[in-house]
Amino acid sequence: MNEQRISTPGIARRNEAGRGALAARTRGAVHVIGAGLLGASVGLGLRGRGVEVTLEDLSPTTVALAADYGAGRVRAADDPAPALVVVATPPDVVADVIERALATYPDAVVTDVASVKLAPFAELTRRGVDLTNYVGSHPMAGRERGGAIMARADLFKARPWIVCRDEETPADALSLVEAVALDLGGVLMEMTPEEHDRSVGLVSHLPQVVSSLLAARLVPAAEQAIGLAGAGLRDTTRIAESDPELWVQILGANREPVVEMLDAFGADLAAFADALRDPEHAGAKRRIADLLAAGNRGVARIPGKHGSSERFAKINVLVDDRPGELARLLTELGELGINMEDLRLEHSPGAQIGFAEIAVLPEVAERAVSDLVERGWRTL
Ligand SMILES: NC(=O)c1ccc[n+]([C@@H]2O[C@H](COP(=O)([O-])OP(=O)(O)OC[C@H]3O[C@@H](n4cnc5c(N)ncnc54)[C@H](O)[C@@H]3O)[C@@H](O)[C@H]2O)c1
Ligand SMILES: O=C(O)C(=O)C[C@]1(C(=O)O)C=C[C@@H](O)C=C1
Repeated sequence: MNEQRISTPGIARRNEAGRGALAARTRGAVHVIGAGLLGASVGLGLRGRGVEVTLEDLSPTTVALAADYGAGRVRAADDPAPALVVVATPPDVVADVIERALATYPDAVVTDVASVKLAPFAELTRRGVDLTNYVGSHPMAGRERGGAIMARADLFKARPWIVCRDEETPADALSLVEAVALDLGGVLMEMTPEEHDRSVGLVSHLPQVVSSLLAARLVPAAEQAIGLAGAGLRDTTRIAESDPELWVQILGANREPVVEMLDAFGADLAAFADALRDPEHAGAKRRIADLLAAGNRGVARIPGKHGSSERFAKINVLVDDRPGELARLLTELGELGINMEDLRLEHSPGAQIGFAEIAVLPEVAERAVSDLVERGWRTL
């Protein structure tokens, strides 16, 4: 497998997330197996670029829904073979589906979008499958809920899209997978499966466990306490809504790095609790402050949250606490042709006003503010 190559200059040149509509780079038809959240989002995005997309799913309802939403058409038995197959099934069947796709379409390139890369690769290698035409990948984009109805054409926009290849990967196979990632607005990165799994263990799998366990503390809590919940709790528990079945698979397939990180996290929690137990003990306050300050340094490193690496600009709009006001704001943004990349609402119980923090591409932020002000909205 290759050395880690994250955003090499060549890749940086090819990363064009956020640019305007371009002709599709993807050449030939794409067949998506697994038409849920990821598969249907790939289909929607590629259809939007004029790429021919066919769909397949174990569930006839899911595939019909994905087709109805515009993610492609259901594959017919006499359709010509696709140029690329995208496997977007749950991780525990991904190796089986990749093996079948490679056998069914021997001239096609096959990729997958599973959240773990090493386990399927190791399983396919163990089975002796010829992996020349296989290029594993993983878009770092998703939602708490799966299913075709949750799909979004812009799901992958400006998000990292990791590609795992080795020295034997043919250049044209690699460039086809990269073309799809770029057409969907992804930001290409290359990693080995080992590097990928360790990295996502830290930035995706550990946060999932922490968020879920934190939210689980709320189950026995008194209604009165829950009623006070604000943005802090919402920020730290959003992903606790994720599908347990999918995450049992992801965590099980990446257990080694995740268990190691959970052990280290558990030690941090214990150290914190020890210091807090006796804050008057010499050095205890400093230990507490040091751990909190380390959190400040960690959060500052997250791309798109703070500082110069910010991907999106944030605009803050005051929203009166009246029924329909937020819907009116979102409708007007649509009318102004401003694409909302993210939305965060701040609202205190009892207050007559809240504010919406809207993330937009930096190049449209100034126009968004002036157009909204012109329409009578108050921005901060
Ligand atoms: N959900 C996320 O946030 C996210 C983000 C990035 C990557 N992924 C990865 O994407 C993949 C799909 O996740 P999702 O969230 O779209 O799940 P999903 O449940 O929305 O969709 C998966 C679909 O695969 C279908 N399926 C299952 N077995 C199949 C088979 N053998 N043949 C054909 N279809 C089959 C299911 O019927 C379902 O419609 C997973 O491997 C996951 O790790 C998920
Ligand atoms: O935004 C979310 O809902 C996600 O959790 C997406 C997320 C992530 O952790 O970043 C979750 C799992 C996937 O493998 C990739 C992306």
